Amino acid sequence: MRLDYLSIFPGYFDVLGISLLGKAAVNGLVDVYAHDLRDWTHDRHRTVDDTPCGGGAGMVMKPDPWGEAFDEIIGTEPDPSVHVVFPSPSGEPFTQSVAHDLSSVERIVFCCGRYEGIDHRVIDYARSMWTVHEVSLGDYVLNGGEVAALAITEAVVRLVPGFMGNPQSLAEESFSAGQDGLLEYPLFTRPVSWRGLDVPEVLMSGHHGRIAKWRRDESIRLTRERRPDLTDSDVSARH
Ligand SMILES: N#Cc1c(-c2ccc3ccn(Cc4ccncc4)c3c2)n[nH]c1N
Repeated sequence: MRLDYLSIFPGYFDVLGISLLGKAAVNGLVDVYAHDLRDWTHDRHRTVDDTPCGGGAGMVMKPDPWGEAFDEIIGTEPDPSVHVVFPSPSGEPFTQSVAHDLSSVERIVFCCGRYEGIDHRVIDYARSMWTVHEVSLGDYVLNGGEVAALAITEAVVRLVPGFMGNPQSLAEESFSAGQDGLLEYPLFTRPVSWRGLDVPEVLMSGHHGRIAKWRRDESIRLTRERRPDLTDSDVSARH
């Protein structure tokens, strides 16, 4: 998997050389390339923004540098196998399902906007050439797309076959298909007693059936308490 990042702050992506992602890069599972959008400007100030047409506050990112960067980094021929991700506060929710879909893709280009956003024609052009995902991390405001691109990267790459040492752990996580869309149950490890707090006895019983039931019940309880939006009527009935 090749990952490209287009940003006026490419240094954000230096962190991708650390930890598991760094290991994946070493193992050849992922190749990471960060690009400074200003390298595709031609004025003395390396200008990437301008005032919004129609007025309004803030600045908008000019289309020209993006187009020239696309030409050099991706190419000038349409290729739907290339997935271009635009993090955006007005994007569709980024979910585990989207992460799973992207984990089988060979090439992802992250376009990290700043200011008030990117000239919409850039997104329209990208849609005419590649497979585009305009996604939002959640209902809160960031200053740009870089942090979102890092979060999306981690969510996607950890699902790439061969990345996680123990793929079984993926199946039991919150939001994984194996969890029926439920939140993950509470986790415990040794010591059994810690500052007056004990591990639930059932988890020390060695009775796998009771342990599985306790974990399921806890997942249902937590999901109903914290994320009623994740439990539809059918799921509630089953639970
Ligand atoms: N994904 C995602 C996001 C962003 C986000 C993403 C890209 C850009 C580019 C520029 N900005 C700043 C901005 C622009 C317009 N309105 C408010 C803030 C961004 C925010 N904010 N919150 C999320 N969940």
